[in-house]
Amino acid sequence: SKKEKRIDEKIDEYRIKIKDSEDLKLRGEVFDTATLKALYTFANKGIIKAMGGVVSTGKEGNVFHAIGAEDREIAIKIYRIATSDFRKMEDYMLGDPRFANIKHTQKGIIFAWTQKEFRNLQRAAEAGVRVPAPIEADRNILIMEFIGKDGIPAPRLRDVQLAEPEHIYRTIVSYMVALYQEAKLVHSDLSEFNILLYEDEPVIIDMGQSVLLDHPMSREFLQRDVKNIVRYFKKLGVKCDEDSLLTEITTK
Ligand SMILES: N#C/C(=C\c1ccncc1)C(=O)NCc1ccccc1
Repeated sequence: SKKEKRIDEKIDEYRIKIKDSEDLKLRGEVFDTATLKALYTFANKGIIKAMGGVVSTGKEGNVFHAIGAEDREIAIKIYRIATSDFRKMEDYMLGDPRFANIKHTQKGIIFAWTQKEFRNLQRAAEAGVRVPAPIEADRNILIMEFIGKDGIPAPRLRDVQLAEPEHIYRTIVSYMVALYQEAKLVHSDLSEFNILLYEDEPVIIDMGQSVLLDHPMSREFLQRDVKNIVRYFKKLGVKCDEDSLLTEITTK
């Protein structure tokens, strides 16, 4: 059909771009040799069929569009090893039994962080929270469902005009309740920056910093998430307040 044709064209277009590592370097991407090797391993396993361009850049790294198995659009998040924030990342892993004996080197922290984001996405999805479905993680590379269409990522909440703010608010609240009560997680960086609007529904992203309820700072992180969400929706005329939202999330 037309759609398949477009995907095939995309794959050919991308493949022309990366027939070998020289091309990726030519594109001035932040790939060190080991990351490149990991990407080619994913390609040989058919997990990545063709790499696309950058759809999002953070100080911690880049997110690329790509075509994966069954010609599905995927997102490839690659954390920069040399990121300056790896000390801050350590604070989020404090007291998390899942990361008790990691190497406290920059690379060790980044690799553990990538695994943490993958597992947090799995837990969130299992609890019924709409997140990009996690696919694979290796070293500093996280592969997940692409939230968008034909290489165009869905916009962040902060960049859209909501038709029904009340409905979006209620949906996000239901996800915060499920994260806390089912997944036993606090997002810890929730705001209009980390919620995409796709097909008129919210999708929560960026769960690398999410912590388990028994993390020493989980209550403060939850209060900050609640504050961000109430601030944003109050401005849109939604009736909401921090205390009621905090109670709704934490009460069984
Ligand atoms: N996940 C994710 C993101 C987008 C995305 C879009 C479409 N589908 C899936 C994910 C994203 O921009 N995260 C911010 C970020 C954090 C760290 C490094 C780079 C970028």
